[in-house]
Amino acid sequence: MDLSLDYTNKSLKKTGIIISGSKSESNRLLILQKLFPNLVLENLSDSDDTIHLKDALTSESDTVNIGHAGTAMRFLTAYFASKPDSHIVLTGSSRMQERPIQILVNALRDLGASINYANNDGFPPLKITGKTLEKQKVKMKGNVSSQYISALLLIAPSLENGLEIELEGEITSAPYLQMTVTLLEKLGVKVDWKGQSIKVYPKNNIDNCTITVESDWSSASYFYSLVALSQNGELNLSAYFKESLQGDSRLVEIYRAFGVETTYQENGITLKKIKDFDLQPISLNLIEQPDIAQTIAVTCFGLGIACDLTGLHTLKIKETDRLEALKNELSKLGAEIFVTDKSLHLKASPQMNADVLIKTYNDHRMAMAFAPLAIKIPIQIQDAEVVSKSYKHFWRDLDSVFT
Ligand SMILES: O=C(O)C1=C[C@@H](OP(=O)(O)O)[C@@H](O)[C@H](O)C1
Ligand SMILES: C=C(OP(=O)(O)O)C(=O)O
Repeated sequence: MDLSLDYTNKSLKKTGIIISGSKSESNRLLILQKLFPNLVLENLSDSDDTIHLKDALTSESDTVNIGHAGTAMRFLTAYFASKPDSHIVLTGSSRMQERPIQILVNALRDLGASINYANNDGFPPLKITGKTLEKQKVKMKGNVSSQYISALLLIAPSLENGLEIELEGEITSAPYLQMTVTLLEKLGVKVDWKGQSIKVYPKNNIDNCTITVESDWSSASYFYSLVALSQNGELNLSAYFKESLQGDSRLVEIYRAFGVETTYQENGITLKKIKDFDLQPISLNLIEQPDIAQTIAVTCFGLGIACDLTGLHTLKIKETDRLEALKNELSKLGAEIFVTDKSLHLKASPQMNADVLIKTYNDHRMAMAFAPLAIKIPIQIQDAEVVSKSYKHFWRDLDSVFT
């Protein structure tokens, strides 16, 4: 379904949106709930990715298809490989079959797992025969995707002797690792993380425990962009807290530079556009916040300011090659943009082309990142339904903030 958006004659109303729980926290906690069944979870994400993971964990079928859900693919690989009675083929969408998984598979094999590639070496589908993993030390690259490391950390307390992971190279997307470690610690699992080494101690059971998932900060980014592009917009988003496990909460600091002031309320945040804000070109290293790169690039384009975004080497192996996709679609709108395999450079564009059809490449974040431009120019979003991967009610919520 293609969607035509035009909010050029509308203004933002002072209203509130309740965004569903963080996809990253939810996916970790659902795996941990299998290890510790007395864990109670509240405000879980209603995203397709989380539903895929949940369904996979209760599936009785010998083939599990997790669609486009990368985190679910990685976490379930480790989960099934360490569960002695499982015999499963784990597969996903055609894009998932192009997203590398060798680093994780090799680490699991080193620990004693039985995993074979059904089609192409290094990529899903995977044939997994679950086993008791007896080894307790493993080395792996830390500079390709943090998801491989989180996948091992999540099963680590269930291994007889726990697990020590030695990471090689510069650790990428580190806040996601910190999130995994903090959630383990919240459940009483002992973790020692020193530099390139993370050691998790074994744990068989936990005290009764309820965890309420904070709402998703990556989803909030699209509303930050909208407020930044508005004249004098103000919006309330819930449920967000000052102490967040999500690295994308850095939005508060980043969007301050685009004239958006965030204030914390009891159960959420208020975003407010600062009047007559003096905009400057921006340089940001997003190695810790890869998922908001698209939002930020489009905000800068909409504001007519230049940006240099670095630390983006993981973008090429996500739902699509996000650097190429951004270059293609921003160029159609009239941007002067240059990308390398790990950075994006945008010149200040004084004008933008209206009525452009934005391709979304099966990537939810392409659709949502470009949508806020509709406050400036009429725009069309191809295959708008892709948003459900992380944000089921995005279009409804977007429409609800305009008068
Ligand atoms: O662990 C997680 O929940 C995630 C880690 C990040 O991936 P990489 O570590 O591959 O950058 C991020 O992009 C993804 O959306 C979610
Ligand atoms: C990269 C993402 O997800 P995943 O890797 O879990 O598919 C994302 O949500 O932006």
